[in-house]
Amino acid sequence: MVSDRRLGDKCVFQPFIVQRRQLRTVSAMGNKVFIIALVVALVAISLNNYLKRKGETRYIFHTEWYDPVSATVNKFHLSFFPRDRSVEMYDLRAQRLFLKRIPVEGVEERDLYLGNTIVVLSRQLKITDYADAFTREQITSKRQRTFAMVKPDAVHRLGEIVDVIQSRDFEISQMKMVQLTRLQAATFYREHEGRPFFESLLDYITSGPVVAMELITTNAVKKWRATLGPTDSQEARSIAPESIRALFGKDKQLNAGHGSDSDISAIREIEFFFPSSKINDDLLPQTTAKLANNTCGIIKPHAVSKGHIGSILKAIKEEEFDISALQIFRMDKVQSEEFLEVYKGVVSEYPGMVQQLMSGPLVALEITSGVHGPQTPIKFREFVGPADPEVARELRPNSLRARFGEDIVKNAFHCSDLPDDGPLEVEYFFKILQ
Ligand SMILES: Nc1ncnc2c1ncn2[C@@H]1O[C@H](COP(=O)(O)OP(=O)(O)OP(=O)(O)O)[C@@H](O)[C@H]1O
Repeated sequence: MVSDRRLGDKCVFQPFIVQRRQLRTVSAMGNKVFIIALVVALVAISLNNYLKRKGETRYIFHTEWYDPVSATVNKFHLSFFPRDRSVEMYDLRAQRLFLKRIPVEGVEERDLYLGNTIVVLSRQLKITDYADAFTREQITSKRQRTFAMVKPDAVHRLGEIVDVIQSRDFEISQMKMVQLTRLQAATFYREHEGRPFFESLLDYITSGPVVAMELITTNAVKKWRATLGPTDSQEARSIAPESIRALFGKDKQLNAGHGSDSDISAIREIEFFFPSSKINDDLLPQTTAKLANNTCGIIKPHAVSKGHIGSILKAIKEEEFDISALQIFRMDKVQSEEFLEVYKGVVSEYPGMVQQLMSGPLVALEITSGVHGPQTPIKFREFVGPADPEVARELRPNSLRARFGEDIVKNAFHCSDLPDDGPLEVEYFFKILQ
């Protein structure tokens, strides 16, 4: 039976078996081809990645992280890869890799400059230096600093001027509203001493608050001078009609803005208004904060990085609130927790709120009366809108949060809850953190 079947098999199934063998051979060959193709593809991909990585840009910085738990400063080399915005960290003390290369949300190439603080995995890292010549050369050529000042005649148009600044790709890394004394003005403008307009220049520049700024962009000094336009606003209107002096200046003296004329003056002027170490003398321009009859507002970091500063300042002015003090701050975790302490255990978003506040530069504002008199804190709170931007868009579509908020944490603007909180919060920024 068996042999019959074999015989039978041979006879009956021979073509089928041959066909199957052929198919097997073909399929085996197919498998081999497939495996070879797969190996070739994988090799090509890795080679491509290797070549890409080999030639890819990598910036390296010295950074410091203050660990509040152990009260120690930890030093890292931080590498940033612009191709995929990933980050790698090397612990300099332990001499080992601390963080393997991973993409990090919220860190952009434009955040990488000396003195700035970036947040990587909830750690605030201060950039203290460039770690190699390539990074120094690349970053400094792309990110030059200059000093800009909005003069007293144009401070009431600050929102519009900031809009121009942001729309022309300047980053505002520092900003402070100050009242200059005559001594400070004379020191700042000392190269004009003896010129016929010197005394009237001092009268003008001390006649009200000015807003000092550090701007960063490619060729910042030259670009900001071009954005300002010629000294004489009348001339600016005829030859540079889109310039700041053409748009906001009056004449040769009341010309809306100032800009450093060289790299060297930029460094001197930035240091004059934003000293790198704490000084406490007559030459340090002081904040204009009144510290009374006020309420506090904060343009949150996400709204700052989205370029909303100008629009928010304009909106506040359109509602006839006065901005009597303004300053950019960078808060660390301890400060953010301290400032938001009253929300701890009260709102579930507290941890997110702390993270948001410490995630980048914020603009703190002191808001005073305007036309609203003693009702200012309440009216201002209404104008800021409900905490959740979705609700705000339904109930108060004109409010700041409806217009600029993204979600309940990234809701664009913080405002004092109760009239009694206002002066305390203003004091926190404009007295304690000064
Ligand atoms: N002839 C003048 N009469 C009155 N004020 C003048 C005159 N020339 C200059 N000023 C004032 O002094 C400021 C400094 O003069 P400067 O010549 O340095 O002009 P600038 O470099 O265009 O301006 P800034 O230094 O403020 O950016 C001018 O911005 C202007 O406010």
